[in-house]
Amino acid sequence: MTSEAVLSIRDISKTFGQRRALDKVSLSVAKGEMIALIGPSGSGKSTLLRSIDGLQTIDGGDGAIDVFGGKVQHRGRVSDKVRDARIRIGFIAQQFNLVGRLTLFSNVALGSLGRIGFWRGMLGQWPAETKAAAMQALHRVGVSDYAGQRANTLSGGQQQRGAIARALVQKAKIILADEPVASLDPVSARKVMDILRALNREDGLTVIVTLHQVDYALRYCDRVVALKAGKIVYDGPPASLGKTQLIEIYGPEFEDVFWEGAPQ
Ligand SMILES: Nc1ncnc2c1ncn2[C@@H]1O[C@H](COP(=O)(O)OP(=O)(O)OP(=O)(O)O)[C@@H](O)[C@H]1O
Repeated sequence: MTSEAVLSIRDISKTFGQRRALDKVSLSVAKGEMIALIGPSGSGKSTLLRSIDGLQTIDGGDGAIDVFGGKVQHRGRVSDKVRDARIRIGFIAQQFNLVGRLTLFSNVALGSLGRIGFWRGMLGQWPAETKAAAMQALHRVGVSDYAGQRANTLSGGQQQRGAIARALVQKAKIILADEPVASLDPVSARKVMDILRALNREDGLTVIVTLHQVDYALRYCDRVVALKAGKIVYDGPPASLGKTQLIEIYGPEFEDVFWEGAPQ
């Protein structure tokens, strides 16, 4: 792991029954990178992201995942120090994962639970500092007008922005976003991608985002990592991802993974 690497994945595999979801994957991520994780359905993208957060155990063997130099998992076991790593990781899921009956504000304030203690948070006794951080985060992602509205009455795009605000309150240094725009219309999707890009460029957050829309990967990310059948088959800049590589990753129907037109 180099001094500025924030994430190191070494030789990890994951098997479900007979199926190899990840097959000897190694990846080093430097602070401040914005990486698109692409690949066909079932290629292992979610399994990789969930493994980085310690939500999914990897197979035994020598495989290891470190975040900020601390172990997340090794030899098929999640580290007992995983909370130290997890507090620096904001996980954004396709289905937003907000508590529907709580206000947007409370959902965002919940990002502080790891720091202020579970019960205090559950009772809604937010310290002034958390309240200020939650409002600031809601402003940052452009949904502060909806702070008092119940989460389940908000649009998908508003909820997803709330989920990002929650990661900001958590003071996450790495954002793992698992298909964050898959359930959104193109306008809301672009807004969410713009926010992730701004947090990367302006706040120096490291972002890894899985995407089905390859045009978004090309437009928003500096590095593209492609998985196919659990193996990394491309790792490089978007500019070098040409038609030949796309056919290798997705097959001859690669145009289907572009929302707004494939390269010729
Ligand atoms: N809990 C599980 N039990 C059994 N098989 C699983 C489980 N989770 C994932 N898999 C299998 O592992 C493989 C990789 O799945 P994964 O969800 O990581 O792919 P993906 O690239 O994220 O797919 P998609 O783009 O469709 O979300 C698939 O074959 C999937 O069926």
